[in-house]
Amino acid sequence: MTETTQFRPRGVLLGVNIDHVATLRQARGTRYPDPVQAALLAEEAGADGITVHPREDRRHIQDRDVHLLRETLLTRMNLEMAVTDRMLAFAEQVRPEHCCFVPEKREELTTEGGLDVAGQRERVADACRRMAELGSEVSLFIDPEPEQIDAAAACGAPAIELHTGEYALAANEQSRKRELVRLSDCTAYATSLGLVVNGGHGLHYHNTAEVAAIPGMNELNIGHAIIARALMTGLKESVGEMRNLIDRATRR
Ligand SMILES: CC(=O)[C@@H](O)[C@H](O)COP(=O)(O)O
Ligand SMILES: NCC(=O)COP(=O)(O)O
Repeated sequence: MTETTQFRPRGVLLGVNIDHVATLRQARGTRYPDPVQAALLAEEAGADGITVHPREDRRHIQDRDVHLLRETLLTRMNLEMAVTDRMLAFAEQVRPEHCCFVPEKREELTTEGGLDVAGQRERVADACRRMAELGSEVSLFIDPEPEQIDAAAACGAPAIELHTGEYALAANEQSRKRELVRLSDCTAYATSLGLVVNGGHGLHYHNTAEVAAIPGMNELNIGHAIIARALMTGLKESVGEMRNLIDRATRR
């Protein structure tokens, strides 16, 4: 574990999820764009940690990425993973500073709901123990529901990550506000039980500020919107570079 692990330097921490860089690479089977390079840039820009989610089908992040990140990250790794023997054995090799147990369905486009901790307490408690023995801080990615929070505390997890997907996808202002209150109430409840509360999924440039302002929120993990925005903010420069390259090559 690095000396930076327990260092919580400012209000709400930002974990940058770089899975979506790997999605672009895997779509073509190229060597670029490299999520490891993206992680280092994210750290330079102020990320407090890097999140990766090697899915069972390895549709984006590959084992190679995780091992290289382990060697190169200067902040900390948050390894999101399904609660399976295979992933636990992988995590034991990697020894991430943080790991977050998430539900996983092979056919889903993205993580659809939180982990049902209440429905599988023993299994989750065992997995929490295994990771705690490595010195890895465990969080459980759960829906904002008191029953799941109670179960997370009972499993001995020191932290939870509240799934913000319902909030992010709210169809109208009324349901968005309702979801925000739910997140806020659940953060207050979980912190009252001594849990560290993180949040993430579907957060973007128009909906993050209110979640960040929830009292007691420790960290937000954000990926898709950041990588999507990087595409737009960097496009002019990358087209310009290609324009110059062609102009130089064809100058008569
Ligand atoms: C658990 C979670 O919210 C993230 O891991 C997110 O799911 C990453 O993106 P994908 O769902 O595209 O794998
Ligand atoms: N745990 C949530 C996460 O890592 C990022 O999710 P998203 O911003 O890519 O939807």
